[in-house]
Parts: sequence; structure tokens; C-alpha cells
Amino acid sequence: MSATTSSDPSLHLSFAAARAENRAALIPYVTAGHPRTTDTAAVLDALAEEGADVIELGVPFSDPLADGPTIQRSSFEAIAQGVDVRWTLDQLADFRARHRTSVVLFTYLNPVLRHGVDRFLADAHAAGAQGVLLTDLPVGADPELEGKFAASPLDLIRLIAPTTTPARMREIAAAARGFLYYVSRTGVTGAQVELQEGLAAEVETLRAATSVPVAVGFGISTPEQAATVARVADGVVVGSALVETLRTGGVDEGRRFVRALRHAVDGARRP
Ligand SMILES: O=P(O)(O)OC[C@@H](O)[C@@H](O)c1c[nH]c2ccccc12
Repeated sequence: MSATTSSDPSLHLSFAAARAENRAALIPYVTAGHPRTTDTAAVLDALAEEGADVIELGVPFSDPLADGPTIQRSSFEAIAQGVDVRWTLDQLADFRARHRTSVVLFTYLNPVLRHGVDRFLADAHAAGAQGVLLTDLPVGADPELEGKFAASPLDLIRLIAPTTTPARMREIAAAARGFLYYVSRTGVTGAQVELQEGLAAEVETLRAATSVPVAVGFGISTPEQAATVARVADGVVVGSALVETLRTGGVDEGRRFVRALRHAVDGARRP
């Protein structure tokens, strides 16, 4: 395992750099191996080159319960091409040799357990990941497993939903590392048209409860929506809309979409 130095990428530094420029961090999500395994290196390069602050890289899983149709489909197509934890980490290591953009691995508990938790933590760190988001590991659900993450250099990213009670919210906010992910609406991932009313107030409440930045995701599909969220949150996550653009338009269209998101988020500077 490589030793961590102060010049290594970190989620803290990525958000601090965005904050210093008075802008929100842009966090695109892509599924590893999608649309084609041969696209992944170019997709990741395009995200970094177009100014992603943090990349959320999905390790496809066969039962993606939290995902809507677009990301489910991308996961099934990637799995059909043989994509797994090992392959994804190899792609990440390859990317890390070229770019310093922070990377959060997104997956479910099952692929991590299959790979072996200790081995996953060591391999993900060695490949150059800064964080891990496991949608089916709620705070306090498995203290032993969570302890292993806490002892590792990787930040375990926690999710908060509009349905999370205030008491539970404080618990999660206190346990947060790297950043807090506020799910801006109930349901599964996927592009939608209207953003939840009252988002600004929800994000303010969260920011007051935690020492880490608050990123918002779920249903942000256009540059205009990204700009709206960028005015109130520390980070903006865009998944399904980008995955769909990559599927229909390939890497070039995906790159143009991220450029448009970046431009919109930069134009939404906060007071
Ligand atoms: O796809 P959307 O609606 O843009 O939402 C972000 C999202 O895809 C990404 O963060 C993500 C992918 N799968 C998830 C599962 C749970 C929480 C978050 C995610």
C-alpha cells in the first residue's frame, strides 16, 4: 500500500479548492465499463479535463436497488462485459497515473464483501481512491465494518434523504467524512424535471449540523438545474443524465455535457 502524503488528492482538498474559488464542486457519476469497457479511460480523462472536482465511479452490481432505470441498465451492460471490482480498480490506477482528480467509488455492500473488506480497502487505496459510497450501509448498521473504514485512509460517504428524521440526521452528520451526500428527493436515481422545493433550507440545516461539505444529488439533469443547486450546496452530483448522454452520444457528447455543467455551476457563484 502506498503511503499517504499531504500532496495526495483528498476530498477535503477538492472541496476546499472549489470553496476558495467561491463555487460549488462538480461531481459527475459514471458507471465503470459503460458504455463500453474500451471507453472508460477516455471517459474518466474527459471528466478530469472538463473540470470535475470529484468523480463518482460506479462499480456495477447485479441488484442495484437504489438505482433508477438508466444506471441499472448501465450496470447490467458493464457486468455483461465482465466489469467487476478488480477491473474497476485497475482502470482507476491507470487514471491516477494521469490525473489527480479525487475519486469516490460507488457500489453496494455485496461486491465489497465478495472482494473481502480488508482487501477492498487496501486495493481501493492503492488504486488511488479517496472515498467510498455504499448505499446499503447505513450509519451504525455494522460497527465492525464501519470501524474498518474509519481506520482506513478512505472516507466513507454518508447519505441523507428528505425523509431522514432530525435526530437521525444529527447522528449521520456527526459520523460524516469527506462530504455528506444529500439525496434531494425520495426514490431511486434518475433524471427528473422539477427540483424539490425547500432544498436551500434543507441544505442549510445540514450544513449547520456537520463539519464536512454538503453535496446534493438525485434528479439533476440539466446545466440549469445544476446551477440552481450550486447556489445552495457545496457540491452538485449528476449521474443518470450523464450516463444517458454517454450511452446515446458517446464520449464526445459526454464531454460536452460535463463542460456545460461546469460552465453553469461556475456561473452560479454564491454570495
Ligand atoms: O442519477 P442521478 O439522479 O443524477 O443521481 C446521482 C447518482 O446517480 C449517483 O450519485 C448514484 C448512483 N447510484 C447511486 C445510489 C445511491 C445514491 C447515489 C447514487
